[in-house]
Amino acid sequence: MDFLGDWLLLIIAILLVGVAVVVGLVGSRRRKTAPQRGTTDVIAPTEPTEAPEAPPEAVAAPEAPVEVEEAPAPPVLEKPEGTASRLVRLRQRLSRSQSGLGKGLLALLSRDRLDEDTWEDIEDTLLTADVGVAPTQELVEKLRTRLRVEGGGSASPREVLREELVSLVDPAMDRRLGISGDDGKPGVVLVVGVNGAGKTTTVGKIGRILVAEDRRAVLGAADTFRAAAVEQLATWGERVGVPVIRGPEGSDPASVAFEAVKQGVDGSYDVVLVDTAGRLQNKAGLMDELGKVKRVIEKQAPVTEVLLVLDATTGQNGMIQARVFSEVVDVTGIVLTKLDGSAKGGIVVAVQRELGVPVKLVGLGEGPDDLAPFDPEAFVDALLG
Ligand SMILES: Nc1nc2c(ncn2[C@@H]2O[C@H](COP(=O)(O)OP(=O)(O)OP(=O)(O)O)[C@@H](O)[C@H]2O)c(=O)[nH]1
Repeated sequence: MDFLGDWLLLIIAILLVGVAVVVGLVGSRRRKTAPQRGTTDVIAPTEPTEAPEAPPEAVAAPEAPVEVEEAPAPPVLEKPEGTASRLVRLRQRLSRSQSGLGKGLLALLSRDRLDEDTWEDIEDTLLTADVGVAPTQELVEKLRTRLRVEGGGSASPREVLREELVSLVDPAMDRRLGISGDDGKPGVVLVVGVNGAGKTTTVGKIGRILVAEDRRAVLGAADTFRAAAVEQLATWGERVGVPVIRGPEGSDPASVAFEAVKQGVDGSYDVVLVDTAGRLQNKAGLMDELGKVKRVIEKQAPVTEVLLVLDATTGQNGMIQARVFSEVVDVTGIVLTKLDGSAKGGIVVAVQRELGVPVKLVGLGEGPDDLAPFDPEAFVDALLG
């Protein structure tokens, strides 16, 4: 028994020593790890005392993975507005902004007596609407003659005015966009104009019209001068699934234009639209830049259209810009933007006269589909309300 009792005591003693050793070890580990956790905030995110001290960025951080997870989802492409509904909508908008001019003229022409004062008022109305001096005098002469000869006859003042306005806007000009290339090459449209005129917006809007017409387009963001313009164009393209070729900020616009047209040729696209920078710091600089862009493009495919974008609200300033650009590059068509924000639709006549080039498109709002082909008869009807 004594022998057994000794063994029992020995085993209990060993167990007690073992437990003491284990407890001692765990305790020392805890003491070692605790200071480490306390020294670094990042690896102690659950430490209750540290949470309130976290900077605002750290609070926002948990949201980041959600955004990352959402990113790979394919973008939902927008469907550009169909041509028919767009044109109906934009004609109404054109009428809203321009009918003041037509109504003013009609009220004057409908007076019982067309005396000299009235003709002067008619002239002033036309000049105020930016029609320009020579076209105004021409129109007044024609109206005087016709209303004197036909006055009170079969044609009403409204009919006479309509006919003369349509003839002033010149329906014979070819207003089709040169978007078709030869020999299987894409059409190449170079879009020029001063910054802020609505160039980038116009390129984006034309891109959407092409998508609506089932044409494959590629956009070249050669306005490398302003990073925001490149981003802006990229967004226009992304929304409708049109590729946008871009270079780093400040890169050579000609190299971006070259890449865009190369992509257009290699990928058998229908049209390449090239946005350009419109710095008017001096004519020689502009000429160098646009000349180089054009030369480089034409190593691959001819430029089929050069569109000059003009802000309709800038009046005489716009005319000066138009002149400079037309001296620098061979403009083949004009886009008049912001006609929705100007009652001075007469600029259509003035700029066509000045450059001998037709207005082909008009911008009628900031909405993505607010661009319409210019139709002389529809325009005059909008003027007359
Ligand atoms: N109301 C109205 N605004 C327009 C029209 N076209 C363009 N805009 C606005 O004009 C502003 C300038 O347009 P942009 O396309 O950025 O002009 P830009 O000539 O490309 O200038 P950069 O981007 O600097 O090269 C933007 O706020 C457009 O939304 C239009 O037809 N009507």
